[in-house]
Amino acid sequence: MTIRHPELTVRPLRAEEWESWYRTIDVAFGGVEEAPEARALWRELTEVGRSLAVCEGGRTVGGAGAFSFRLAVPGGAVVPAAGVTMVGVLPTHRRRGALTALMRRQLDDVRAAGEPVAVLTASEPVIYGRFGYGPGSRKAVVSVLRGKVRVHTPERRGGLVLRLADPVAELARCEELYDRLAAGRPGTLVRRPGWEKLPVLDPPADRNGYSPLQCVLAEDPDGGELLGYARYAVKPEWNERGAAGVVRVRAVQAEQPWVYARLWEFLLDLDLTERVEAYNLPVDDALLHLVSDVRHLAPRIVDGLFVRLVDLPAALEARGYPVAVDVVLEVTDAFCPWNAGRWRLTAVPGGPVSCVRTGESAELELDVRELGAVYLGGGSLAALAAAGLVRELRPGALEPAAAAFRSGLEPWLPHGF
Ligand SMILES: CC(=O)SCCNC(=O)CCNC(=O)[C@H](O)C(C)(C)COP(=O)(O)OP(=O)(O)OC[C@H]1O[C@@H](n2cnc3c(N)ncnc32)[C@H](O)[C@@H]1OP(=O)(O)O
Repeated sequence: MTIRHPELTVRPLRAEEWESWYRTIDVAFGGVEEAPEARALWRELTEVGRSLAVCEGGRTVGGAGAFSFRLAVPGGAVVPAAGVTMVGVLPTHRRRGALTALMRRQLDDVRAAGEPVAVLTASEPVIYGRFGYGPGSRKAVVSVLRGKVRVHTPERRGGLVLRLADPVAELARCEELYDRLAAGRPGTLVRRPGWEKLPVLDPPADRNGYSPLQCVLAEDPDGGELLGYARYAVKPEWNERGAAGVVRVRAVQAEQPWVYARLWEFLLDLDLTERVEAYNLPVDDALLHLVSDVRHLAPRIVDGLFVRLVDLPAALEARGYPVAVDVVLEVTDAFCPWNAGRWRLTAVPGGPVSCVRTGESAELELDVRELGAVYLGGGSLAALAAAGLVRELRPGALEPAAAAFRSGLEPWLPHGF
């Protein structure tokens, strides 16, 4: 767990070092410089006070950052969460324990700050399991052959006007809607000031032939209340059959099912396009149920947010459970041993939750990584048991516990960080 190269040290970043520190992370990711607009935003969002540098002599050779997020969890609560980010070590300094030392320092800092969980999106999922992170949410990637599907529109509940608008000019209204929806979907991050710029970040250098970001608003014809919005870009393409443009969907949000359906109907009905692609939808997104033939979405499931319980009892007490649970868990946690041991979790829906140390016989045995994997209500303890990752020590204990950890909606992270 220590740096295997004595010249390397981990220490907090100093504000004046940001440029060279960030360049080091760029180089760790391959060396391509980000567009200036993206770099400026990440500079603004970096929390220097919680960023770490790996140094050799006076030189930065690696680093890691953390954002102070608030994360929606099952039951509707929002918990403080460290958003681990900008992790990188120069190719000349790898496999000497620098990442391990960064993770050690960072998780100790997160614990001291009182954040019960840490979360991240992984460049490679293989990296973070050893540090106790489990895959807590997933996302669906779809590529729709739009000529092959129809959208079923649920019964309309009123009038609706679709209006094209400037995504930046309409940002505040769209963010209000996003905020209203956030707590209802575990895994969503409540956006702190400054983060609203991320979903409309659109550097010309990153467009790759796509149009500037476009925004369509769904408004109530009487009074103009915003009922939903979609952001997308279009790439015109032509082949021997004619127009074959591609629509890339970045966000679709609406509170009411019929408004959501109408927005997708719009996106799937743009002239001169052949395909509609979305790279990040909830795995239970309504679109999968709205289309006449789901096969023509070619849905693919990939990992989303990785979750690490840093303060196990505080984390488990912060979320809700849809059915009553009373279970004794034997937890292993090699990297954060303060979580290891036997815990009794008791909860009733909508009522108090308690997670305390106990000397009673353990009923389920698992690693903290598996608790991270089910913390947001996705996945299933039963499925993990089938993979041998959860062991049922008392026959009959698994199924009710698995049901208690589930959430109604699948967890989903709407944007990266
Ligand atoms: C949240 C985010 O920011 S994700 C971004 C992560 N960064 C990147 O992918 C950028 C490119 N990669 C890198 O910069 C580095 O290779 C890092 C940060 C992933 C790893 O840094 P290192 O200092 O080499 O890791 P460290 O030496 O501490 O390795 C710890 C263990 O993880 C293993 N490991 C580290 N990286 C990888 C990897 N990419 N694939 C497989 N195993 C890995 C090591 O083999 C080692 O295993 P061991 O304990 O059994 O010997």
